[in-house]
Amino acid sequence: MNILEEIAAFKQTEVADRKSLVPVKLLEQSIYFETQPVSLKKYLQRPDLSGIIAEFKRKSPSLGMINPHAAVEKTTIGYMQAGASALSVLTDQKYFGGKSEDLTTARKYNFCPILRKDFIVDEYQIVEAKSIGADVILLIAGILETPKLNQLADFARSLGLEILLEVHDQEELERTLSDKVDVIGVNNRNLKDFTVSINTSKELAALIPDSFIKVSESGIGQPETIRELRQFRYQGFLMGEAFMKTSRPEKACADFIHALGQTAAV
Ligand SMILES: O=C(O)c1ccccc1NCC(=O)[C@H](O)[C@H](O)COP(=O)(O)O
Repeated sequence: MNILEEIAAFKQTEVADRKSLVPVKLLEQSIYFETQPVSLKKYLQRPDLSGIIAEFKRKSPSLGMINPHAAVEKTTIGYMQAGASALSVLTDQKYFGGKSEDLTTARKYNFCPILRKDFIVDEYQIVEAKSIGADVILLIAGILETPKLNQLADFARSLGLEILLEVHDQEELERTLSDKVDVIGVNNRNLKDFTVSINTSKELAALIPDSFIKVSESGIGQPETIRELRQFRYQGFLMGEAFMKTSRPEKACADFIHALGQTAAV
């Protein structure tokens, strides 16, 4: 069993536990059920922003502990002030050290699109995502059969949420690509052995129709890489480690965007 399969199996039991503790009816009472989500698709097309989706992640299976001390409020506000286009907040506790409250905190202080970064296998997690103030959910082709993925995408859309579909190879892309999803993310990290190759994004780029916004995910640490990926028509760049492994992730993000040649928003 690879790490992705292990996480997906764990999520099934975690969701079953949470369903019995917090009924859907209670989640639906959240104030965020009344609010209009902010569009990731639109923000990634804004020329005044960098295209960077800046991630808050404390630890990961590939790196172990990354940054146990970073504060969500300071980091996410700093990311947005630096000129990031959107935020990604890990809410998985066991493997990434996150929690739902991290996203709620980020939501409280930021008006940008926020991705709930988790491993969604059940509609319940989509209701949760909405209830904590997320605008976008991640659906990972590698852990979902195509009919289930389509079902989850339809459900997310019915709640007004956007969908970032994550693929890692041609097979996953071809079987899941549909107008049910808003943005296509190509993960450069092979989750079977954790190797990272930007070539994955480059190779799949031509297979993704221009009607979709393309995001390159993982392993980006140099402005030059983003310049290169833009040549392949990528408009979004999901970055976590490069910022979070420093003592001041928000400063690392500002320095990176400055080096990219983009003026910071403030
Ligand atoms: O990062 C991991 O080790 C990992 C392991 C298993 C499943 C997912 C994993 N990462 C999730 C991500 O997609 C990254 O956090 C995201 O793309 C940012 O990547 P990076 O800039 O390399 O932190």
